[in-house]
Amino acid sequence: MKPLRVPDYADLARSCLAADVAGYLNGGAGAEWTLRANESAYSAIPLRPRVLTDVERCATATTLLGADLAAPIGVAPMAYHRLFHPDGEIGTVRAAGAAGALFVASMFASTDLAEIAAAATGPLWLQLYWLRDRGAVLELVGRAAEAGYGALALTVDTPRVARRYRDLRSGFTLPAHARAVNVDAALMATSHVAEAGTSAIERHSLERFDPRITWADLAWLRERTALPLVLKGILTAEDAELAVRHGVDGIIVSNHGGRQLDGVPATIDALPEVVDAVGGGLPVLVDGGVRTGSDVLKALAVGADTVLVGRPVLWGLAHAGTEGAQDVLQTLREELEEAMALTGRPTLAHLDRSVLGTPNRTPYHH
Ligand SMILES: Cc1cc2nc3c(=O)[nH]c(=O)nc-3n(C[C@H](O)[C@H](O)[C@H](O)COP(=O)(O)O)c2cc1C
Ligand SMILES: CCCCC(=O)C(=O)O
Repeated sequence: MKPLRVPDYADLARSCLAADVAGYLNGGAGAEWTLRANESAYSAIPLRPRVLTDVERCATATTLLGADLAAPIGVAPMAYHRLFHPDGEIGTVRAAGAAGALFVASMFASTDLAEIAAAATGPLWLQLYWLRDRGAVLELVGRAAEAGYGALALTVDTPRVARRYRDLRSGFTLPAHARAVNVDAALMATSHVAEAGTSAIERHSLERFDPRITWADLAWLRERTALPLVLKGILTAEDAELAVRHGVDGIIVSNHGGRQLDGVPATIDALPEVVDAVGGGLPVLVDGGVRTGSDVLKALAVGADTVLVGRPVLWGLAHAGTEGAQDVLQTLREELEEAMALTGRPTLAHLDRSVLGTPNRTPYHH
């Protein structure tokens, strides 16, 4: 069967990946309640279409931190794309460029940062985890600036990698062909060491991630780079206000795709309080559970400026390399354009909360 919808790629990816790799990709933390909530909360929101509004041309193009995008869609930072297909990050960054989407490279990308930048034809950001070894982080930031990355996204929901039971059961360990080549090999070594009944990436995070950082430490990073700083993993109005007060340049509302604290709300449900707290002063992005163009439209209607997509891009990559990842991004853009036409909202400025009905809650079932 030729894949047409994004979920078609989920099935195809599952059938071509080893069980432990598919478990790492698709799994979440704890009971995976938040993982399920991310998708089901979108499905629960009905749309309120308006008619007779001239929708011959529906314009999806936008800008984000000064960069042009064909649509308010981007690729969420995800580690180790070479785990899923030999095209790796070169495949996904080319796909993003061809689709006019933002690409956020992970600090744990399995391809050299400068090579990713050389293959990019659109806006490019770098995601960071704050390691105990600050020098290593700083060195990476310097190389990102030199290679032309446009912003840094500091992930703040991961003082350590959460217990992900699929990975514990499989004893998930990174194979030699998927290495975080942008970080000193000595700092990454334990993520390649197998120990039955444990997750190597969880053990590695306990060893290398710095859980002591606080809001006060952001100044240390800001003083050392001119790149805009975006915080990824904000879920409350309180933290959104603190982020604004600390002068960050953007916020990504994220629960890490249900891979970190299990029990937090679906991101589409956390988005309103963050958008309201920020009040339009800086861009608010959101990720988690976006599988259709209507999901993108719903997030924009709540007030997100751009929507990031995670697993679907890797499903496309796993099934058909660059082409599969590109098709996923293109499909989401086309479905967004259609959703704008059929809800009678021909511009992004028309996408406000009047598009959204009252959610039909049998809340977060399964
Ligand atoms: C395989 C995989 C690896 C990930 N690696 C990272 C990472 O290196 N840094 C990060 O901030 N988030 C990482 N994430 C989380 C994503 O950036 C994003 O928040 C999440 O995937 C969005 O949910 P979705 O997959 O439902 O679209 C990862 C997610 C997956 C599925
Ligand atoms: C640091 C762990 C690897 C990347 C990640 O964030 C994830 O798998 O969710």
